[in-house]
Amino acid sequence: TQEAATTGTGKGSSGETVTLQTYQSNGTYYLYDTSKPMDGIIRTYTANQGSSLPGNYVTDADNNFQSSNQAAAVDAHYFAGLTYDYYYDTHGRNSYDNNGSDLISTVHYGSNFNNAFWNGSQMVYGDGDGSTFSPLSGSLDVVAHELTHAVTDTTANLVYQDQPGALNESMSDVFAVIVEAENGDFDWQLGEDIYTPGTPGDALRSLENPELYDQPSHMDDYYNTSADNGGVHTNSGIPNKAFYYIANDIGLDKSGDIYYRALTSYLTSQSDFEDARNALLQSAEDLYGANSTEYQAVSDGYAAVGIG
Ligand SMILES: Cc1cc(C(=O)NCC(F)(F)F)no1
Ligand SMILES: [Ca+2]
Ligand SMILES: [Zn+2]
Repeated sequence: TQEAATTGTGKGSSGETVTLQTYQSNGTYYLYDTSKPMDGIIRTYTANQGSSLPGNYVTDADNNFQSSNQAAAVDAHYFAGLTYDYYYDTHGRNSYDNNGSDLISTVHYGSNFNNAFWNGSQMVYGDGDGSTFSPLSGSLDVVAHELTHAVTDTTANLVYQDQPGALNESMSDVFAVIVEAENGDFDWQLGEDIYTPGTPGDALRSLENPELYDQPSHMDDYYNTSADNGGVHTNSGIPNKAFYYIANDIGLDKSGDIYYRALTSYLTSQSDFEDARNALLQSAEDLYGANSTEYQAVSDGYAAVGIG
């Protein structure tokens, strides 16, 4: 058989054409990217509206993935590559586990499935119902959000419950904002490109103004509930707002270095919001010193949301 790494093109859900790293075997082209360092391989599949994973490879006959039913896969593949690049280029992390594990994504999961998730081994994206969501891989921040769950699970391993769970969610939103900004698309919103296609300008969450989407942004408004693993997608508004203050103070790059160090060196599975403040302060001290403006920014940001 003849096999080779190839470079193709594809059209994502935004209608833009992107360059894709593909693989050719016996005249068929696969969404299979072998171009990453230390053989980080990115592989993208379709579940064809089923729920068995990973499903079938997404293939094309001429290496130009431009049909409408390929758009979600093009986005998932391309955005996974951008997120891989962020963690490798900025933090020297080789894939989500820093061990070069393959990045596997499956699109067209389920029927009208209004969500995306990391299942412990791979990313999974629904198509949405066309009203609440359009295909969820269509937003770089969503892809970076899900892949950051994998980074969290292989480092701090924050339990997905109550405050550790809200912190887990917040870390995914924080790096989602940073990865989008690194790719020239800075905003404080999460999921704006795929949320309610019929309503421009809204999003799933806002880090600048969590209240816009019914999230608290201060400990006084912590939401005690048993639903949603103790409100992990609600209470994440509090550490999200703290990040907003910190990044506004010292910028996204320094904030990203402080957050990455806290996530990978100090936080553990049961860390709560107070532990996060301490981990971020320690990281800021390690990187910039205890009397630095960066250290002060972390202290101020957490104080502003009622922590510390
Ligand atoms: C409520 C609720 C929100 C989410 C959520 O954030 N999903 C991940 C995303 F990437 F699709 F946004 N899941 O349940
Ligand atoms: Ca966004
Ligand atoms: Zn999440």
